[in-house]
This record gives sequence, C-alpha cells and structure tokens, in this order.
Amino acid sequence: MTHYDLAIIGSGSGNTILDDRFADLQVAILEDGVFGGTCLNVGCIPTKMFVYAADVARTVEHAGRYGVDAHVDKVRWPDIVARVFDRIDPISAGGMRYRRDESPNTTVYSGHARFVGPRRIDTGTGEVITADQVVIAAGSRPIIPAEVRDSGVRYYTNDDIMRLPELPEHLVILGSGFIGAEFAHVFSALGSRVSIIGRGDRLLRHLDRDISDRFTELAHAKWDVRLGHPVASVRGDGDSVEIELADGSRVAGDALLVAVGRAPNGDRLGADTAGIDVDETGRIVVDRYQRTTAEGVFALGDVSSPYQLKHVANHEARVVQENLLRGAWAEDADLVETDHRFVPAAVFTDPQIADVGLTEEQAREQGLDISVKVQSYSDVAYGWAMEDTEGLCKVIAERGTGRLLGAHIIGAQASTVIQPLIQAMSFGLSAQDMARGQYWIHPALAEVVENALLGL
Ligand SMILES: Cc1cc2nc3c(=O)[nH]c(=O)nc-3n(C[C@H](O)[C@H](O)[C@H](O)COP(=O)(O)OP(=O)(O)OC[C@H]3O[C@@H](n4cnc5c(N)ncnc54)[C@H](O)[C@@H]3O)c2cc1C
Ligand SMILES: NC(=O)c1ccc[n+]([C@@H]2O[C@H](COP(=O)([O-])OP(=O)(O)OC[C@H]3O[C@@H](n4cnc5c(N)ncnc54)[C@H](O)[C@@H]3O)[C@@H](O)[C@H]2O)c1
Repeated sequence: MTHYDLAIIGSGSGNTILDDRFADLQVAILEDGVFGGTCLNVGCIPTKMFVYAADVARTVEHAGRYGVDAHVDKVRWPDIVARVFDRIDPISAGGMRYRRDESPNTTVYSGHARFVGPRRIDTGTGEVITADQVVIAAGSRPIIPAEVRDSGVRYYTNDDIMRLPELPEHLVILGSGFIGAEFAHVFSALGSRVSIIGRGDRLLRHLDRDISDRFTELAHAKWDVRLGHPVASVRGDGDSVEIELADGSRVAGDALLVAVGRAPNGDRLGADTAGIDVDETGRIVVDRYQRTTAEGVFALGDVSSPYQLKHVANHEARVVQENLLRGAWAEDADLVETDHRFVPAAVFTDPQIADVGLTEEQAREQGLDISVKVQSYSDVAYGWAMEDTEGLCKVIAERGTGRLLGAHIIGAQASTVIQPLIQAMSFGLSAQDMARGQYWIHPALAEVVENALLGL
C-alpha cells in the first residue's frame, strides 16, 4: 500500500493547492471525472464563452437603436461549440499530463475515491492508499428530480448541453436559478425558442426582490416563462419532451435542460468510515479553518461550502493551502480563517446581474435601520449612450453610520460595476466616504454607483 504525505480528492480547486512549498511532499491526486473540475470543463468558463457569443448576437440584434442597421445572418453553432472546447479541452488534458507525467512528486489516480478508514482511501483503480493529510475537494453534481429521472426521457445538464451537435429548435429549461437564467440567454440569443419553468413566483428568486422582479418582467418579453407550478409529469421520445405542470398546463420542446440545483458530493465518499461528518444534504462539515471532524482531513469548495461559487472555492483552497503547512491539529496552531463575510455573485444572463451582502428583505428582517437607494442606469450619461431602459443599481446602508449592507445590480457589466462596492464593504468604507472620498470617472458606467451612494 502506498503512503503519501498528502492526498487530494478532486482536481478542480483542489489542484490549485500545490505550489512550490509542496514540492518536497509526495502527493496523490484522485479524480474520477475530467481533469480540472467543473469550472474549467462544464461550468464557469465554457458557459461564459457561450454567453459572450450570445451577447454579441444580442448586440447586433439591437444595433438599430443606435442608427446602425445590422442583423444576424446565421449562427454557426458547431463553430461556437468548437471555439469553446478547442480551447478548454487541451487545458484540461495539459493539466492532467503535467500532474501525471511531468511532476515527479505527484501521482494521479483516475478513479472514484472512497474512504475505507481514517485517511485510508480506495482509489477506485484497484489500489488503496494512505496519507498523512487529506483534502476533500470533490465538488457537487446536478440534482435530477425524480419526475425527470423516472420518466426515462432524455435530458441534459450543464455537463452535456454545451456539446449538443445542433442548436435545439425549442429548449425547455427546468429550474430558474443561475444555470437556468444563463442558458436561457445563451440559447435564446443564438436562435432557440426557450421555455423556462420555475416553482416560485419569479425567476432568480434568491435575489433582492427589486432585481428578480425586474429580471422576471424582462424575461417574460423574451422567453416562455412558466412560474408557480411544480412538474406533474414528464413525457417524451428521443426527439421531443413534454412537461405537464400541476395546473394542467403543458410545455413542449425538442430538448430538456435540468437545472434545479447541485448536490454536494460528500455522500459518495464513504466519509463515515473515516470519521468525517456529513450533513443531510451531503455537505461535509468543516470549521472556520476548513478542517473536517477527522484529524488530518480538510474540505473545500462545493463539497463543503455554503456557497457554490468558484471564487469561494478558490479562497477556501488558499485557506487549506496555508493550514496544511501549519500543523492544523496542534493546540497552538496559528491558523488562517475562511472569510465568508461579503461573498459576491453574478449571474451572466441578459441583462447581467450581480450582488453582494444583504437583500433589502434580509436587512429589514434583521431589524436594521436602513436607507435604500435605487438608481437607474438611464440616470447617468453612459446609460444614455447605451439607450438603456433595463439597468438599475440598488444600494442598502445602515442609517446614521453609512455602513454598506448590500448592493444589487442588474444591467450591462453588472459583474464589473459592482466590484468597488464589494471592495468598500470588505474594507469597511462607509457610503459617504466611498461616494465623496474618490474621483469617479466621468462619464463611465460606474457613475450609477456614485449616484446611488449620493442618493442614500
Ligand atoms: C454551469 C455552471 C456555471 C457556473 N458558473 C460559475 C460562475 O460563472 N462563477 C462562479 O463563481 N461559479 C460558477 N459555477 C460554480 C463553480 O463551477 C463551482 O463552485 C466550482 O467549480 C467548485 O469547485 P470545486 O473545486 O469545489 O469542485 P469541482 O471543480 O467540481 O471539482 C471536484 C472534482 O472532484 C471530482 N470528484 C468528485 N467526487 C470524486 C471522488 N469520489 N473521487 C475522485 N474524484 C471525485 C469531480 O470529478 C471533479 O472533477 C458554475 C457552475 C456550473 C455548474
Ligand atoms: N454565475 C455563477 O456564479 C453561476 C452560474 C451557474 C451556477 N452557479 C452555481 O451553481 C449552483 C447550481 O445552479 P442551479 O441553477 O442548478 O441552482 P440554483 O440553486 O441557482 O437554482 C435552482 C432553482 O431550481 C428550483 N428548483 C428546485 N427543484 C425544482 C424542481 N423540482 N422543479 C422546478 N424548479 C426546481 C429552485 O427553487 C431554484 O430556484 C448555483 O446555486 C450557483 O451557486 C453559479
């Protein structure tokens, strides 16, 4: 049985841990899927490359409003797919080659890893290994509702929808969260008809109500939006799918995308044999240093985090990286803590959406005395330049102190426009200081943030 200094389960964010400081350690990397994990292969990166193509198509479609007449002649879907995966697939293969063939201190096991005892792992390749320290970075997987799974109908998830051989004529999306909203934009902008089904009363309902209401209203104009009724049944053959909702209404299309959330993979690791606690959702329990309940075992990213976001997984990986080197279970260990205070997120749909901190509802529920300002993109010069009628920036601060509590943006480049607000919140800058303590470039889009702050 081979013994390692360190074993890492999962080659997504887990693979980022190994820098020069680990060069003298013998490390096993265990991966049962495509090397590089979700973000690189089937998540953030390919989706945003598709979104960019979709944004280009939408820009052309709307060019007339600026006096530039143009139209989309044709969408070459196979070329769009090739642009994305001809770039990504070699990165994944290169990452695997580097760890397997070119790094003398790493060994890659391509199989499904399961604990068979404390820090003892069946690699799924016929070999069992042990390690002094273990990092679980095993990610999450798409949830498939029983109605879909039991129907026998062909369905897609983010794992395979981006490699469809041709653009569907009519895509039905089950789920109205991040993935549903992003793919609805991609496929509709590129020419598919899109139906999107959500159980709640609005799309992206985890967001601040002003933002999700605005998004839902805009979506109704572009897509067939079905809200408020769970799925009653799913039928179909290889070429079509029909979903009946609880109110008796039906939605039919030629492809089904399931995007109803992702389950952490903690339930598939034999964690109980290793003394690692897992909660009822499959999430591995960690403390603020990313330590699991088993000595010598850390976890990070989607498998253990309350946030299924790549920037959070990366941050947690940096925390684990430090703590691995600091004798993490010693009484006097000087450990690094995870910082989940102000976790931002963006939905790369149309229009873009970004948020950080509390929603207005959450702030009121917490009994905070708040001041709220909603500023339209159309109130600032760059918004005029864009003829924008959709965007808004909402900021929430504590009355009196000016402490920023939350920021919510829908509109062009929301994921970039929000960054100074994330910075201000992270470093404790008040709304007044942020608004008046710096220049704001005129007439840039960020003036919408400046004006929102002044409006507070
Ligand atoms: C479609 C989509 C779009 C996204 N877009 C964004 C975005 O724009 N921005 C953002 O911040 N986040 C985005 N995310 C979320 C982001 O991808 C994840 O939060 C992030 O990739 C999680 O990283 P991780 O290292 O925890 O897990 P992963 O990258 O999933 O890595 C886990 C790895 O472990 C392997 N594995 C699992 N179990 C085992 C086992 N038992 N044995 C061996 N190997 C195992 C898996 O095969 C996988 O390769 C998106 C997610 C999806 C699905
Ligand atoms: N831009 C980004 O950062 C980005 C993009 C994609 C995914 N992600 C991450 O991946 C996670 C998973 O994405 P997702 O869109 O699958 O999940 P999600 O949690 O964002 O949304 C899932 C939605 O499906 C609904 N739902 C659940 N069961 C349902 C059912 N049976 N029928 C109909 N609707 C149902 C939920 O109420 C929810 O609104 C996200 O939460 C996010 O953390 C991030």
